[in-house]
Amino acid sequence: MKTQDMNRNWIATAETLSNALPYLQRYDNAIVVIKLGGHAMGSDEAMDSFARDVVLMRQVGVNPVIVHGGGPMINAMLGKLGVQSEFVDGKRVTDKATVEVVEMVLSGLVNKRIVQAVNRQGGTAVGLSGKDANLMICDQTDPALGFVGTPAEMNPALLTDLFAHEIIPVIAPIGAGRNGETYNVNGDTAAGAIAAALKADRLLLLTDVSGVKNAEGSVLTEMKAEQIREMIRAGVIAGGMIPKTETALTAIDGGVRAVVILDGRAPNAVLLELFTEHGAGSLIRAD
Ligand SMILES: Nc1ncnc2c1ncn2[C@@H]1O[C@H](COP(=O)(O)OP(=O)(O)O)[C@@H](O)[C@H]1O
Ligand SMILES: CC(=O)N[C@@H](CCC(=O)OP(=O)(O)O)C(=O)O
Repeated sequence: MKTQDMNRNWIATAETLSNALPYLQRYDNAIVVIKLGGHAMGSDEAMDSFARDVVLMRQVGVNPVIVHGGGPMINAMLGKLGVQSEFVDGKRVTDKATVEVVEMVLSGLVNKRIVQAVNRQGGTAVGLSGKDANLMICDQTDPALGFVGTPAEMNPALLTDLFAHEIIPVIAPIGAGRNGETYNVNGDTAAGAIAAALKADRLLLLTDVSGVKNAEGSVLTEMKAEQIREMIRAGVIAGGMIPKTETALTAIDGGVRAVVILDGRAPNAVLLELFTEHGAGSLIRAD
């Protein structure tokens, strides 16, 4: 690279850092819940890059909370074990044998992969599920779905204690039933319930598309609640995007300031969203 080009690069980098100041101030001590979907968990390099961004957030005074999914990893394990499963409106019909595999994969393999990635970048992550400290007590969503849970009672005090020690919670979306049952909770639903219980400043739903698309396939950068309801009715929002957008609406009703649905595979997606003027994805706020 020519000396002139190198100088230009340095100046641009310094400018980016300097321009980040108002955002760093805005998010100082803010609570940011990040939902990492199974489809957004790519290669080990992408995971390391995500972990690095989260450690940076912690370093500059944000309280990040990671809530993860892992649908594709559950599918892979069910496939190996020869267990079939089907989805109804983005939720897995979960019988007794399936919920055991779901807990094993989410609280074990997926949770520990993320915890280890964060710790390798110099952060201190602790892995939990909704069972720990009664964080997420659930009721059955619908008997037809089996052991699928809807968060009914949240106890987020442990998370606040972890923030005080600069520890990053990494949470698997497994709920505790009132009679000892284990519930499979959609990752987006769990992230929304945790964000609402914490009255989070931001809920970032990371997925594998650049945002919510309209019927023509263009990403909508800002959306209102009524527009989302209409798009679900019309079938423009379908599959896994249904629980995601419904989560955004309930999270906002529950006191979360804003929700962003964005592409978690884009490099440094969360940093761009929080610390630059280049907000990414679809932003959903109260009407
Ligand atoms: N209107 C829409 N805009 C964007 N994606 C949509 C829409 N309707 C359905 N989808 C689908 O939703 C998927 C995201 O949900 P899901 O696969 O459950 O993601 P994750 O595993 O990241 O939680 C997208 O990959 C896309 O196929
Ligand atoms: C009830 C229900 O559907 N639970 C999900 C939990 C994992 C999840 O939500 O994973 P993603 O975020 O990767 O989609 C499931 O069994 O697949």
